[in-house]
Amino acid sequence: MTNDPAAPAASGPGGVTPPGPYQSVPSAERSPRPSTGGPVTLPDDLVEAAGTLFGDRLPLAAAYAELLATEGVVRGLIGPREAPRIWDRHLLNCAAVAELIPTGARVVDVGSGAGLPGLVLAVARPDLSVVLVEPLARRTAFLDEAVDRLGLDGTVTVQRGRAEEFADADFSPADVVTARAVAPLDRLAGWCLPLAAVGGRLVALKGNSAPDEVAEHRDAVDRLGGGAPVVRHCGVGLVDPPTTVVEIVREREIVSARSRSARRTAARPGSGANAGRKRARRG
Ligand SMILES: C[S@@+](CC[C@H](N)C(=O)[O-])C[C@H]1O[C@@H](n2cnc3c(N)ncnc32)[C@H](O)[C@@H]1O
Repeated sequence: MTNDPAAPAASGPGGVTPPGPYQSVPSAERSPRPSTGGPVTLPDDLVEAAGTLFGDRLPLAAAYAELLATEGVVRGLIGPREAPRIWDRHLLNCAAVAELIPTGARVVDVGSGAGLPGLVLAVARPDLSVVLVEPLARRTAFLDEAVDRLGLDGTVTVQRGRAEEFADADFSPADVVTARAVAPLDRLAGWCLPLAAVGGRLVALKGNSAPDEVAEHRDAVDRLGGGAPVVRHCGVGLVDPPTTVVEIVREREIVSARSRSARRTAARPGSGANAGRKRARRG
């Protein structure tokens, strides 16, 4: 397991314990052992950052942390070793990115997995409208339940499918597209920029690989209609380490051959992207 929060989390089996009450624990007492799905605690040294990032939504964040550490572990969405570090590696790491998102923005989170960062942003920022895009049925089932249990159905919707399936359909463009640990920057830009409005942005949580990825994929991003990728650090002085992201503005629309063909198909009566999308989501 890497220490880079933007790297994919390992998953594995575990037992279940009903969520316990929200509480903090001295950092010295934090268990280094993998969790088998028990109550999760907010370490003392993270209380201030969590309070700043979540404000009066901290109890809701704690409820989501419990859900990840219990159901998320049991259902293999979060590795058992992640449970003791859910607050720092996952919730705070993701919530720090909220500082880049304008008030009232429409956010599309691509490859949400167990809801990272999309659900965290929805918890921290009730002003946002958030769409979670995730192709795997097991994960969207968890996301649907999490949205329901956290009472976020007014601001969060779950869409099952691959990001590229939504690009050509009647999908409302996003102000910000987020993604963490989903794909290398060139592929990610190809999937995510078409989901953003022109002038909107991709915010990719990339961790330590950010500068190298920018250097490697700058030209590909340009060909995809993106501006120069910028590496930013979020939560400086609040989370340790700060969350490293690559931000790319969608500067222009690139209409691919695939898009042109999908638009022609969609224009024909009784066919089109919606029909295809419904088929793709089934099963
Ligand atoms: C390593 S997981 C990361 C999950 C979450 N973002 C996190 O940080 O914990 C990658 C996720 O991306 C999803 N994914 C892979 N390809 C995708 C695509 N083309 N469109 C949308 N999601 C995709 C996978 O199903 C998986 O849930």
